[in-house]
Amino acid sequence: MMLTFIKLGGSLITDKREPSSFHRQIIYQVAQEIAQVRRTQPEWRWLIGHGSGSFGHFVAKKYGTIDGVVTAEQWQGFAEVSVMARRLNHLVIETLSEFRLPIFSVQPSASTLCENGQIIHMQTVPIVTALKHRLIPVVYGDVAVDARLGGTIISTEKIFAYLAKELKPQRIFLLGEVAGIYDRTGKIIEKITPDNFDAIAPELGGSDGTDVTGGMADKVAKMLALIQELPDLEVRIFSGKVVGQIEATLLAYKTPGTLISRK
Ligand SMILES: Nc1ncnc2c1ncn2[C@@H]1O[C@H](COP(=O)(O)OP(=O)(O)OP(=O)(O)O)[C@@H](O)[C@H]1O
Ligand SMILES: C=C(C)CCOP(=O)(O)O
Repeated sequence: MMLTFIKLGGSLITDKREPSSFHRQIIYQVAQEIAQVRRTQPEWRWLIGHGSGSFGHFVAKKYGTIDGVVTAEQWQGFAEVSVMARRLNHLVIETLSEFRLPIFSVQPSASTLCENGQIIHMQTVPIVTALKHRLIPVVYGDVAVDARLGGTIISTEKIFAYLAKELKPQRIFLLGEVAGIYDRTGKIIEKITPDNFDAIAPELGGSDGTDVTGGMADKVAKMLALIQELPDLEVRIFSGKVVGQIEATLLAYKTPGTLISRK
């Protein structure tokens, strides 16, 4: 059974240079394309994640939440980040639901425990049950309690990596504002594998906007580590802005952007 994880990047659904900006139109387009594929492939399963974009990252940066939460002021910041992350989630799920997608919103911070920034536990029974009944769980970049740091930030990629080990999706699509991963001449790199990663690493930077989770460099590092454990997994990074491209890629008519794979 085909299971696809799709991340709607914060760079796609918000403007990471402008606090609390929301690109509703993009969610409409993505929802329409997923709904279309669901009609032709009713057996396929989906898990959607979304980044925090211009909602969580600004506040998280102000309080340095990802590096740990100790003082009362930092815990206040932790709470504020969680509210911002939830606020964007609310906008996303309300918009997706308008297309009658059976959305099941999952708040990652409610059931996740980290240790030194790594997720060591997340409750997955509700997600597995939802998938069994053809619902579409929606997770998002969030705060999390941490046994060593007090609290931290968990990116959507971190959540995907944890869930992928249990749910074994065939594909992870990371949609952003960029067409894929560019080399220094501005050309899209078609494929990144463990063999060519060292040569490509210097091309990978942080985000152009406000960001605390490491931008493109961290995204690629996390996904490369994941495919070492799940060798059949296909990870693709491409633009969510091109009308029709998500649908065409889901149906394998197109192979846009950058593929991250074992070979
Ligand atoms: N070589 C590169 N090719 C393409 N984009 C790059 C590259 N190096 C750095 N970037 C930046 O990384 C960004 C993608 O990382 P970012 O974390 O902002 O994405 P996102 O997942 O959409 O956001 P969020 O973390 O808010 O969900 C791009 O929009 C671009 O600004
Ligand atoms: C900043 C917060 C709250 C989460 C970051 O998750 P990401 O946007 O997926 O990197």
